[in-house]
Amino acid sequence: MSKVTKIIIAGPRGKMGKETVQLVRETEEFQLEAVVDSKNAGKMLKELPNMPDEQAPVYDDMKVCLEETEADVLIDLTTPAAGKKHLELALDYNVRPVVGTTGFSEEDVERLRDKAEDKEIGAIIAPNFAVGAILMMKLAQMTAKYFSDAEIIEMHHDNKLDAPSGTATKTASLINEVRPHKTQGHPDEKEDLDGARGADIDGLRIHSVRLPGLIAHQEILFGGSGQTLKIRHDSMNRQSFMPGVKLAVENVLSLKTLVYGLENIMD
Ligand SMILES: NC(=O)c1ccc[n+]([C@@H]2O[C@H](COP(=O)([O-])OP(=O)(O)OC[C@H]3O[C@@H](n4cnc5c(N)ncnc54)[C@H](O)[C@@H]3O)[C@@H](O)[C@H]2O)c1
Ligand SMILES: O=C(O)C1=N[C@H](C(=O)O)CCC1
Repeated sequence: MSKVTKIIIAGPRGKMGKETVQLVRETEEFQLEAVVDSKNAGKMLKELPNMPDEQAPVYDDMKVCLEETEADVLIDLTTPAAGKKHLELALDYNVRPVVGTTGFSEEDVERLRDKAEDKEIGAIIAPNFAVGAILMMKLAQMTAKYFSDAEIIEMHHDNKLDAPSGTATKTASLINEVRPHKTQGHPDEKEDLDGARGADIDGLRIHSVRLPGLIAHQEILFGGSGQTLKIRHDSMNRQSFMPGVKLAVENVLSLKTLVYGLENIMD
């Protein structure tokens, strides 16, 4: 019989949290140990409105939850500020973090990787759990070897707190790894209106769109002499992220470092 993985979910009432509670419930080898919410401490998950019939205790303090429960993995789907604190605490308690929460800087990732390696336990930060989005990023990196001029347009729902998206910054760093350093656009261009040319990551421009009706979408536009190429991914619902969440939980158990991006654990 395969071992059961005991899981804490932070943010269970959120859009991603709800889907993830469902994923854990329907996966035989996963067990929901507890949840960490911004309120409702002392209740059981099933007592909260619109939650499934699940006996997991609700905490509103990650430290107390980690002290009082015995979990293998923390899945965090909260906010940039809470996610950073939760990841750090999980490592302190030897619980392996799988973090979908976005808003981590490169410095955050480096610092947390050092900590995971000191503790010799695995951690995963995945700016995008959708397998199609990972392929989009890999294709963009492959394309950038041949088309060094690119701009990223990311489009998300208007409840998103961070901009640019984690996927866009990750895509930009993958592209910048393979193209010669360059500043996008005319060397003498100037913005008559601040922000007109978008955000700048090492010369690569990112444009962030926020609209009701959207979920998570991204295009990378490449331009070459006399031709353009567009790579696009669309998440139509949050179920699109669940196979990636499952893959991350299964893989984090055998890692001894922090992995940033699911492309590093996909064959
Ligand atoms: N990696 C991916 O594939 C992926 C996909 C979708 C969303 N996201 C990211 O996941 C995060 C959550 O997204 P969402 O759309 O579910 O947001 P949401 O606003 O619907 O849910 C966030 C939840 O976190 C809870 N929360 C806030 N602070 C908390 C704290 N300190 N402790 C416990 N719970 C807390 C809120 O009460 C809320 O229920 C965001 O950072 C988003 O960018 C990542
Ligand atoms: O906030 C969201 O919703 C999403 N954020 C991710 C990002 O910042 O890249 C991608 C998936 C959806």
